[in-house]
Amino acid sequence: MLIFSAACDVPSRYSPDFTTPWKHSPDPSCHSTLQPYIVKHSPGKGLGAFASRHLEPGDIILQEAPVMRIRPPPFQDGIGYPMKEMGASIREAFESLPKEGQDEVLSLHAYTTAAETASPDVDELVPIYRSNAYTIDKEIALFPKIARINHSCRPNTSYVWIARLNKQVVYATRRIEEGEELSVTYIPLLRNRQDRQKRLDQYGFKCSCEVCAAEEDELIASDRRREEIRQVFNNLEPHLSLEPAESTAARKIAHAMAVESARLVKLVEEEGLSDYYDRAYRIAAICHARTEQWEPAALWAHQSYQLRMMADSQSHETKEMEVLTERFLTKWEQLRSQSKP
Ligand SMILES: C[S@@+](CC[C@H](N)C(=O)[O-])C[C@H]1O[C@@H](n2cnc3c(N)ncnc32)[C@H](O)[C@@H]1O
Repeated sequence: MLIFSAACDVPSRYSPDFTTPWKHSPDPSCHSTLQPYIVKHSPGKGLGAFASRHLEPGDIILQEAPVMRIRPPPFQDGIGYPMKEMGASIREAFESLPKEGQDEVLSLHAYTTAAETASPDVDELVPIYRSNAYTIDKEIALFPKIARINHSCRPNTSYVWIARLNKQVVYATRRIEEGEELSVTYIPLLRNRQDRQKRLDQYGFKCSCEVCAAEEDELIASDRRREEIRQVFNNLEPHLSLEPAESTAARKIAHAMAVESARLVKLVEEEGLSDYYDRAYRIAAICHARTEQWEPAALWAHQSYQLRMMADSQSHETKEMEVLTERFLTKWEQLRSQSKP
């Protein structure tokens, strides 16, 4: 069993900067023997990462710099990345690692596809990379510790790449009990189970998470919700605006969008897709602001802001929601003071 240390010297979600360790631990129960996760066998999944203590949403589980990063050759429709060229870049980055780094990379899980097995000139590093790497900006990077986290279609953690820190940060998005397995998603989640399974084929497993293993009627409801969520995102996001709706027709559309955005929040929450909460709250905030419903606009903006704070307190996205929250709160306060006798 491997035990990684990462707990007490990592700042909690309220730290102004992930690089600034807390002088005094925010959690008195957090001492050196209580690290946030351990790596151990996960039945049917190889190794996995498990919470070694209770975690709250926003708690940082680990932050890791990439051991390797490569810029992939252009993606070819219907083919994917040309493996031969990928292999050369991966090999080059690998050769520049010290011995321990190379050993760590070679110890990672590798799922070898039939095509890779059949092709003698595919470098052994390619399946390792494909099974474990994450996309960051325009590159593909390997984080050996994060690579131990298994997939779920309703994950309990999320991750964010923070370029200014050169680190990928993994944080809890739900309450996680001690002993519970940590999970992330490897794929976009707004697809039905069949499509998700197809996307997961490249990792060589059939997902049996709580969503995929649910009873038939629950599964149908989940597939329907995910499809609807995707459609509503697609319908609303391109038309978001804070410009006042002047004409009667524009006001009618704005009201319909506000109603639809509240439905979106409900669907995302019902489906427990915490990776998408922040996006849904932002849409609901903006749609309600457009119809001058300042109370829900301010509350949703604040919820989106809090989630963005968890991911990265200094990102442009967090700043955007901070500004919007203040603006909508001011409007709500003005409204309340006007209505006072
Ligand atoms: C990034 S690695 C995760 C860590 C890996 N389990 C290990 O032993 O190092 C991805 C591989 O883990 C396994 N895996 C991840 N999530 C899984 C799941 N939900 N069910 C079964 N296997 C899973 C698959 O073999 C997949 O190719």
